[in-house]
Amino acid sequence: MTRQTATPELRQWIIEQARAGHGPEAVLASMREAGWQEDVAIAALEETLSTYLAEQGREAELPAGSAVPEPSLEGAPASLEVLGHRVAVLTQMHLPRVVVFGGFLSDEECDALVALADPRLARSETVDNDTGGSEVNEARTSEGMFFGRGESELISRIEARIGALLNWPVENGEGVQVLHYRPGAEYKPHYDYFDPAQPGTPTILKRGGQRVGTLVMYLNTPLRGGSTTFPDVGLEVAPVKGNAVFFSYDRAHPVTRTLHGGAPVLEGEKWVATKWLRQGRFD
Ligand SMILES: O=C(O)CCC(=O)C(=O)O
Ligand SMILES: [Fe+2]
Repeated sequence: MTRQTATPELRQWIIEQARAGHGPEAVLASMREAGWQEDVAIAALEETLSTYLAEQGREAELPAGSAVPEPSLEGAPASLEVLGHRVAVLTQMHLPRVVVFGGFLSDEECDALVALADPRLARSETVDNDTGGSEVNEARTSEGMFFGRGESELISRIEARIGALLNWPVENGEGVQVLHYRPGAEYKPHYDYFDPAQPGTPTILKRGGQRVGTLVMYLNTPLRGGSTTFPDVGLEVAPVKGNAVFFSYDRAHPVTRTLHGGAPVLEGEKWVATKWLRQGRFD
């Protein structure tokens, strides 16, 4: 008698039987009646069901996915006209969801943001996950400040452009943050969403819900270093003045593969403006 091997069709049939509520005994009996050798049938049953249940379990443990900002890239346009400003679509990736834009800000807009932010800089603080307040963080050796949403014509114009490009309400955005990295400064890999396991997170989420998207705008071009890196997928986005990298995360979970950081600046300085987008109104 020749040895049988389980086929993909057999595995599919086993999963269908399990879904229909038939117990393993009944499924095994049917397989034997259909002419499958008992040991092959048992091995196929065990292997198929354990894989299937593990996958189901992983799905079940995941938080539900949320709507996310997303540019209109149907038809693969080379560039988009956004409120009278032409933005190039340079690179995109689907998991993590990343899109790199060229010419999102003009040189004048970049220079104006740096000039306005410079006198207002302080050592960067990140949200304290325990209290929901803010704290100085060793992982982020840059200096930073926040502009109030809509605080000037320039800020409003940029915020309106972000909203139109990413199809997301301006009211759901946090204020634009400017970060300044000197040589050697970096922002170690992190997720931008708030960690659901941290005690301070429920307090943070009362105002606007989770972060679901980030746009990092490059305000200058460092001489060397300072890429925005996505270590899970080996992606490095070069910081080029006026360009911007967008990424979204539909749940506060590493399956989004949105771990990212600012690589150390090796020569020169790096200035970025970051816009974080929330699920709901951030008032
Ligand atoms: O500086 C960068 O390239 C990344 C900045 C960043 O991750 C952030 O502002 O959340
Ligand atoms: Fe970040």
